[in-house]
Amino acid sequence: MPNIDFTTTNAYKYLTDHFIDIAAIDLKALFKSDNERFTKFSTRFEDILVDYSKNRVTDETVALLIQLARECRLKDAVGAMFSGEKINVTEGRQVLHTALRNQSNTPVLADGKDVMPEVNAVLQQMKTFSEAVISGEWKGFTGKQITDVVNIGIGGSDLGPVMVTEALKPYKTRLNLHFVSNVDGTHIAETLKGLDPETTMFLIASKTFTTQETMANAHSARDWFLAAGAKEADVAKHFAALSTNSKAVEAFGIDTANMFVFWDWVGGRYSLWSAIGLSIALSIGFDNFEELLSGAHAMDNHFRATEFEQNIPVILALLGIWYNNFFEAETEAILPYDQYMHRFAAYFQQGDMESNGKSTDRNGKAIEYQTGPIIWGEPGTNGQHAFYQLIHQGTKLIPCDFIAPAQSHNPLGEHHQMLLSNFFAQTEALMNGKTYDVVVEELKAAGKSEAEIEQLAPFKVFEGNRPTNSILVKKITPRSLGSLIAMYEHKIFVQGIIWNIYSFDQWGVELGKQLAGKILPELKGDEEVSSHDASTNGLINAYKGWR
Ligand SMILES: O=P(O)(O)OC[C@H]1O[C@H](O)[C@H](O)[C@@H](O)[C@@H]1O
Repeated sequence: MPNIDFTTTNAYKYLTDHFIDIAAIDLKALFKSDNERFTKFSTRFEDILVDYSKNRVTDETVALLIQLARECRLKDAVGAMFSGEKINVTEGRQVLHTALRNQSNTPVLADGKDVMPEVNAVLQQMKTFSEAVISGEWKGFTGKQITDVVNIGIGGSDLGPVMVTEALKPYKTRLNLHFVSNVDGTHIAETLKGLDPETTMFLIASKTFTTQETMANAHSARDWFLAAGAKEADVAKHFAALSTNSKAVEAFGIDTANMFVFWDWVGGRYSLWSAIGLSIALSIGFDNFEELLSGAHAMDNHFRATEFEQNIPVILALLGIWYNNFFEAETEAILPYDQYMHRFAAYFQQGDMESNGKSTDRNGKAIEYQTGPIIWGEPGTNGQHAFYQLIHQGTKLIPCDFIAPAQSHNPLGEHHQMLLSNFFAQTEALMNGKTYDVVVEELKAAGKSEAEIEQLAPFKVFEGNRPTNSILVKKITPRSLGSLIAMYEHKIFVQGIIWNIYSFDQWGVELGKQLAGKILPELKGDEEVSSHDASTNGLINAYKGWR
C-alpha cells in the first residue's frame, strides 16, 4: 500500500497556490467564460448522469487534483484492494466486498485461495431460502406461511438493508420487512406489537455475533416467540443467522442449516452485498438482489479500469478533498430527491464517517490536516423547508450532492415535475445567488418605498457561488441503486488513500462499548457509585434515585 503524506506532494503545493485564485472567482463567471463547461464536467455511467460542473473548479484544478491522486499512487492502492492485499492493516484483513458482487466470477484470491466458490455457494443458499419463504413453501411452526420478517442487527448489519429495502420498495414481494437495531426495548417492543409469532421470521444479523444490542434483541425475540407456545425445536423454522461467527450462532441455538455465512474480509459497513443482504433478497426477491449486485459490479469495473479524468468515484472524491482540505468545508450534504431514498444519507453517515473519521495516518502518526467530513442530509423537498436556509445564506460552505430519478415509481399528476423543478432550481439558486441590484429591482416592483428597500435588501441577498454535484438517474432500479452505492463506497476509498489513513477499521467505537460494559453491573444494585468522575457519578446516582 502506498504511504504518502499528501501535503508533501508537488500537486498539494500547486493546489495551495491555485486555491487563492479560485477562491476569488465566481462560479457564474466560470460558466460565462466556457461554453463547454457542462460537457466537460459531466459524465454518464449507464443510466446515471453525474454533473459536477457547478463546482468551484477549472480545468487546471481538476488536472492538479488528478496529479495529486497520481502522486499518492492511487492506482496501486486500487489494485491492492481488488487483488486481495491485506490493506486493512490494523485488523490484518483483506478488503474484498467487491468479490461479493463479482458477477463475472473471475477468481479473487484471499491468502492465495479463490473466494468465489464460497461466495457463490452462499448466494445459492440465499436464493433457495428466499424463494422458499417468498413462495410460501416455507412454513412456520403451525403450518402457516411467513408474512413478516424482522431483521435484528445494528450498524452495518442494519443500515444497508434498511436503506436498500426502503429505496427499492416498489419491487417489494409479499413479505413485510421490519428492522430492529436499538437496544432501547422500545424498538423491539413496538415492532413486535403488530406481529404474529406463527407467521414471523427473525434474521439475526451480526458479523461478530457478539454485539450487545443485537444479542439482547435476539434473546428478547426468542423469548417472545417461545412465550407464544412454540417449542425450542420450532426456533429452526423462525430464526436464521447472518454472521461470520459460526460457533456463536450455534451457541445461540440457531440451526446451522439456517446460517448464512460471510467472511472477515467483508467490513460491516460494506456488508449489504453479503449474507447480511438476506433481508433485501426477501424484500425484493433474489433476482432483484442479483441486479443490485450487478449494478455495483458494473461500477467496480468502471472504477478499476477508467482513467482518473473520467472516473466518477475518483472525481467525486477529489472534489470532496478540494473542499475539505482547501476551502476548509467541514460537512457534506447528501440530498436525494426521492422519498424512497430517505435513509441514503444515514447509510453513508456510517459508510463515510466510520471509514474516514480518523486522525492517525498509516505510519501511526497524528495527522495535522483534515480527514473525513461530517455527512448529513434528508430527502428533498423536506430539507428545503428545514435546513436549506443555512446552505443558502449561512456562513458555512456546504458542498451538496443532489440526487434525483428522472422517472418516478409513482407518476402521480404533476408531483414528479414539481419535485424535479425543485431539484433543478436549488442547484441553480445555490450557484447564482441573487445580487443586491436584483433584490432592489424586485422590491421596487413589489411597490416598496426607498426606505423599506434600503432596510430589507441586505437580508434578501444570496451570495451564491455554492458548489453542488447533480446526480440524475433515469430511474431508481436495483441495478442503478447498486451502482450508486458502489460509487460512494469507492469515493470513500479514494479519499482514505489520499488522506493516508486506514479506512477499513473502526477502533473509535470501542471505548464507549468498553465503558458501557463496566457501567452496566454498577447499575444493578442500589449502592452509590463513586468510581467515575464527579459528573458521571452524579448522573448514575441520579438515575438510581429515579428508577
Ligand atoms: O455486525 P456486528 O458484528 O453486530 O457489528 C455491528 C456494528 O458494530 C460496531 O458498531 C461497528 O463499529 C460497526 O462497523 C458494525 O457494523
